[in-house]
Parts: sequence; C-alpha cells; structure tokens
Amino acid sequence: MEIKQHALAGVVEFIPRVFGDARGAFFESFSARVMEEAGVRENWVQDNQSRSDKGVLRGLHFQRPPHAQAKLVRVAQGRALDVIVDLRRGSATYGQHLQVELDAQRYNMLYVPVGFAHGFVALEDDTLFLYKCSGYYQPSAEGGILWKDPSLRINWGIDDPKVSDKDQILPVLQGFESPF
Ligand SMILES: Cc1cn([C@H]2C[C@H](O)[C@@H](COP(=O)(O)OP(=O)(O)O[C@H]3O[C@H](C)C(=O)[C@H](O)[C@H]3O)O2)c(=O)[nH]c1=O
Repeated sequence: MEIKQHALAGVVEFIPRVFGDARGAFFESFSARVMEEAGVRENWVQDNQSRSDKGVLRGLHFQRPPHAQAKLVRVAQGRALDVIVDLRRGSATYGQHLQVELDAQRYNMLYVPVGFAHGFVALEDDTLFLYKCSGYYQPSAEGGILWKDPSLRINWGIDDPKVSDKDQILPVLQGFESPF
C-alpha cells in the first residue's frame, strides 16, 4: 500500500497493491493497521454507497459538528473526479481545494478529514462510489458549498453536470461562516 500525504494538511491518499491474475483482481479495501500507519485514527460508524451515471455531480457537502464526518472514499466500479474544499477556519489552506481521480483500476482511496466539503463527478456510467463515515447521517446537520462557486475555481472537467435541486442552491464561500 502506497501512502501519499497531500498538500492540504491531514488529507491522505492510499494506493493499494492490486493482485491481478487470470481470474481478475484482488486488493485489501480497508486495513485498520494501514490507517494507523498513516496517522488516520477514526471510529468508522457508517458505510455509504452511491451509483451515478457519467456527468452526475454530488456535493459539495459536509455535516456540521457535533455530527461532522471524516470520510474514506473510493470507487468500486467506474471512475470519478473527487473534490474536497478546506473549510477549517484556522487552516493556511482555507478555501483551497484538491482534486483526485478515483478509479476501479488503481482502486485508490482518499481520506477526507473533518472540516472539508466533499463532492465528486462521475466520469463513467454506473460509477459505484463507496465511503466510510466517522459520523452517522444527521439530515439536520447537513450543509454545503455551491459546486460552481467561481471563487473556488474548481475545474470539474464537465460543462453541464447533473446536479440535484438541493445542491444547486447551496451557498458560495464568500460570506459563509464555516462551522469548523
Ligand atoms: C448521505 C445520506 C443520504 N441518505 C438518504 C437521504 C436521501 O433520501 C438520499 C439521497 O441523499 P443525498 O441526495 O444527500 O445523497 P448525495 O447527494 O449522494 O449525498 C452525499 O454526497 C456527497 C458526495 C457526500 O460526501 C455526502 O456523503 C453525502 O452528502 O439518501 C441517507 O439515508 N443516509 C446518508 O448518509
């Protein structure tokens, strides 16, 4: 397992060893020991899975404390461009974002600490997006930032994504009071 510390403090990418053979492929999709080695210490309490066709964009979401969630995200089928935005008020990289392509060839995974808004756009049909959460779903604590906020300068690589009505009315970062 390759462990890559990204420029946004605390964000870690895991690139597992994938064992291919004539039958297909195998890889370890979660190891508490590897998390410990990487300094990731979370109590994962909920696994989520969503399926999205090409062009579907979900995000940018978070849950406010005390229901904030760290996430460990990966793609089990297809490909997605994952995007996280640093909303930690004390962070030197506040408002900055990171993009990581997740796919079902390398099976790379991204650890997203508490304090980030998270979203992705599916790059292929039938993209299966799986993620662990360190907090349970709490609808009343849901918040987010508008995916196309011009101040974020995110290049999603797609002009007209399919976005839920709920996500189309999320606030922009300017004037936003981060809860982190
Ligand atoms: C997130 C969630 C949703 N739901 C229900 C609520 C709705 O009836 C339905 C779809 O929810 P939503 O439209 O919020 O799903 P996404 O747009 O994929 O939301 C996710 O999108 C981005 C990528 C994230 O990082 C978050 O984990 C999450 O907000 O599933 C649940 O029952 N439990 C849950 O944990």
